[in-house]
Amino acid sequence: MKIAVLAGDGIGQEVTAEAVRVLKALELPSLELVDADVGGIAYKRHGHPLPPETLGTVRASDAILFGAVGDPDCDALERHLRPEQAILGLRKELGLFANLRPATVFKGLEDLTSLRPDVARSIDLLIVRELNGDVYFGEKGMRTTPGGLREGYDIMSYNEDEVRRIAHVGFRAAKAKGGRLCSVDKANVLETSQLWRDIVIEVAAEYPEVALSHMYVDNAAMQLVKDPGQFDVIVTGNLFGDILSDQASMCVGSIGLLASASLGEGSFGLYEPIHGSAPDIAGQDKANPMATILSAAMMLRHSFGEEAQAARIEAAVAKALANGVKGGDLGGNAGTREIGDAVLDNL
Ligand SMILES: NC(=O)c1ccc[n+]([C@@H]2O[C@H](COP(=O)([O-])OP(=O)(O)OC[C@H]3O[C@@H](n4cnc5c(N)ncnc54)[C@H](O)[C@@H]3O)[C@@H](O)[C@H]2O)c1
Ligand SMILES: CC(C)[C@H](C(=O)O)[C@@H](O)C(=O)O
Ligand SMILES: [Mg+2]
Repeated sequence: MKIAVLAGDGIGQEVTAEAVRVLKALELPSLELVDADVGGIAYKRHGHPLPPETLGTVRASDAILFGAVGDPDCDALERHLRPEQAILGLRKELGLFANLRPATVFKGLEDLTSLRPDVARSIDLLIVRELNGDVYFGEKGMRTTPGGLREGYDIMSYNEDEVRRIAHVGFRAAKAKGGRLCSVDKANVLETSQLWRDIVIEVAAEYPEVALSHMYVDNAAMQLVKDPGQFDVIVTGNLFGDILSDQASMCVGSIGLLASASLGEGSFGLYEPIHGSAPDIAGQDKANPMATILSAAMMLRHSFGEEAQAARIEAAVAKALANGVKGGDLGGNAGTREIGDAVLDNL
């Protein structure tokens, strides 16, 4: 069980430290943790946000525990040197095309979400976000129009194989969870989305037990706050999934609660909170580490088959919350370390 720990920038350092404490407390006999630099901190130390040494460490590991990358000091760098390229590079380089982002309301938080309690209570959804394609990885650049104006462009595309493989992940997830799959696209406007929809319909023939629906992304954003209980699993592209998952986080209370798993074909995976480096609260012991701790639980489940240990971590987080341990993101005053302590106490 060799885990590369890539804490990264800002609160990435703080939240990853708590997840590591929780992993160590489980006393798993084969646990081996190896730290490596990533993001802005890696750029400052090695001249690149994803140095070869880090890629080497990652390739020699069974899974990655990732914090966050992003540093305002680096926002003016050429794009290929910016911290965010590290996480995009890892996802692409390692073929991690399926991003699972579960959103569930923990007991005791029903009154603390951005929704009415009766609406929030119904949420138990999984966003399956495609992670290797879309406008993120198409040709991009700056050019000058014939009229002399600067013009930025980013090409959005998906090929049918890319859609097919993520559709299968979505259908399999829906089969295991509630039976409803909602595919979110923008097929009324985008050719990329038309292909997406056609392929999802094709794949549906292999999953007669799953009830498939389609929704345009603008409506999905609205439905997610109107009636989130209607969703078991949402499958969508890279950009729409990015946006909808941040939105879903506030439907369950805080972005500090949403974990994720990024998976490819085998058992290797990258596990990270969905949030970023939060420069506004970095270094102040204010970040909620629960999303990262829950990501470590997803790692034990998906990469190592340690279901009981994963459930143990999830139960400890649930108990800590039920006992009223809340950070500023949930209207409380518990610090990062204190939240980590509370999870450890409840393991
Ligand atoms: N996967 C990643 O590494 C990742 C994800 C998102 C953003 N980013 C990067 O992070 C930087 C900041 O981006 P942003 O501000 O748009 O998004 P962000 O997720 O870092 O923060 C958004 C807001 O949520 C709060 N927040 C986030 N995580 C929290 C936590 N665990 N506990 C309490 N509050 C929390 C922040 O304080 C901030 O107010 C940027 O450089 C961005 O590119 C990285
Ligand atoms: C930092 C950024 C590249 C990343 C994304 O857009 O995928 C982030 O927002 C996320 O959700 O993991
Ligand atoms: Mg995001």
